[in-house]
Amino acid sequence: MHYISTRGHAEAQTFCDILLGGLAPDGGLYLPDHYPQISAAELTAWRKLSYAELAYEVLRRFVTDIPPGDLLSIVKKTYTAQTYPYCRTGRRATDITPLTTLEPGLHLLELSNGPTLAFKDMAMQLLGNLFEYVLEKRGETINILGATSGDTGSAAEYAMRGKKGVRVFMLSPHGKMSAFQRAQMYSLQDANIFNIAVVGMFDDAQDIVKAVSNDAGFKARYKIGAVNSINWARIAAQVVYYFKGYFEATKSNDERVAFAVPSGNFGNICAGHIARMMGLPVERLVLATNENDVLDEFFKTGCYRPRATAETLVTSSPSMDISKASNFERFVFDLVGRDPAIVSRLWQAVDSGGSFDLAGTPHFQSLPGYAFVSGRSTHRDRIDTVRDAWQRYGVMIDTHTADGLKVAREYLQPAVPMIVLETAQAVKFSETIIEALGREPMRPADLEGIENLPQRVEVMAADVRAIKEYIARICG
Ligand SMILES: Cc1ncc(COP(=O)(O)O)c(C=O)c1O
Ligand SMILES: N[C@@H](CCOP(=O)(O)O)C(=O)O
Repeated sequence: MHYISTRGHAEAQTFCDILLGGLAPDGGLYLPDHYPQISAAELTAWRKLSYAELAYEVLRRFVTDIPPGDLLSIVKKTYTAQTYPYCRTGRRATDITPLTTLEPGLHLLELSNGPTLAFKDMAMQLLGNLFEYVLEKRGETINILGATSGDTGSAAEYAMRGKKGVRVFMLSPHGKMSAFQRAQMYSLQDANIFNIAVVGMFDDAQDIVKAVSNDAGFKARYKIGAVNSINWARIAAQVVYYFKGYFEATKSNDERVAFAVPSGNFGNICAGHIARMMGLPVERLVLATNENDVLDEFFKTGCYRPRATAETLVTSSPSMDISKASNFERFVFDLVGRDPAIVSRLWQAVDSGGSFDLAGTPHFQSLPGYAFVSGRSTHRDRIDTVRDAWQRYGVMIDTHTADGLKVAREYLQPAVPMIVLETAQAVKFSETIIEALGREPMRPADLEGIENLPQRVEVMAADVRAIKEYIARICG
């Protein structure tokens, strides 16, 4: 399996190279040169597998440059009940991603039982182990530069803390994350973790990551790597739970399902798109945004119009306060028939602060073939949905999952199970949960008082040069 850039001006690479390389040198994102196709017989066999076994089966289609035995060990070491201990609802001891049925035909896929209580742990724990393996084999080190709106940062730091040969520089939007999210990241005192709070929004932080990565000299000199979903390994790992969710919600492979996905950077739902392209029987991919509804606008109108920082709202589902969705480029690559010249042209407009409109083009006419539908949710919807889920089902959901559930309800179809992806646990956003329910969310005992721990963070302007100088100073 080789990986090609969405912009078409980068050499094809193998998995381990793009794992360490992150963004392609031409500014594009890597994608496999083809999507592996899963046969009906394979799908039947996969139904019986544990999460780790399933992860191995999916990942070995994408990771062809790690010996199978080694890949199996890495996956088995990652997907254990011990690594994902924070299950809220009753589950079998071996479940990594339990499915809770809210009512017939409507399910919640719990993806947030890992160390940082968000779905990012599903891929990030694997990345930590993959980095360790590949770096040791090659005798190399890496300096990861990431951007977070609240959850990627802590997931990456928990996955990489104490790892030999790895430093993490994580940019977060100053003052925009919840108190719990800040505490998760900034209370880490590990010598290889560096938190930088950038004055701006997530998009500013992500722009800095891309700008640094696009400086080939700096990237090579300081061995800059990525853990955001611009790194293909993140997406590949996320494909696995679409298969798992499908098997949990259905009895036979003749059934089709829908997934509702709270979306921001388009990484999670991009993994759903890929699972579908591999042959998973997905009827619909329901994309849910909050008030930052750039993606909803695209799927309804064909116009992709990223907003500037000043137009990006701070909401009560803060991890989705994103107006420039990186992975959307991966989907558009497929939508335009994998033509890198078209993608380059479209993103030339986006990268210079503009937009593009596919309405009326054959590309937009082909959109229904990709099964996407979309909707948006507001603070009021979030409060109502959190309250309704608690009162009706006794299930406490977080504000992002609430966005997903709200929009999922708009697209329910008879005989098509709807699986809402639970992307975080409620305790990460307690202020809004208290507003909705008048009570504190449940919190794992060992995370009691995390907000009172001493914090270590550098506040900096959203300035590429200053961030580069900081990295250079630390790396020596
Ligand atoms: C809790 C939560 N929900 C949803 C999202 C959106 O996911 P994606 O950026 O993959 O679209 C994020 C951030 O990415 C998140 O942290
Ligand atoms: N919501 C994310 C934003 C970054 O997304 P990623 O999936 O590209 O890492 C966060 O919580 O940080």
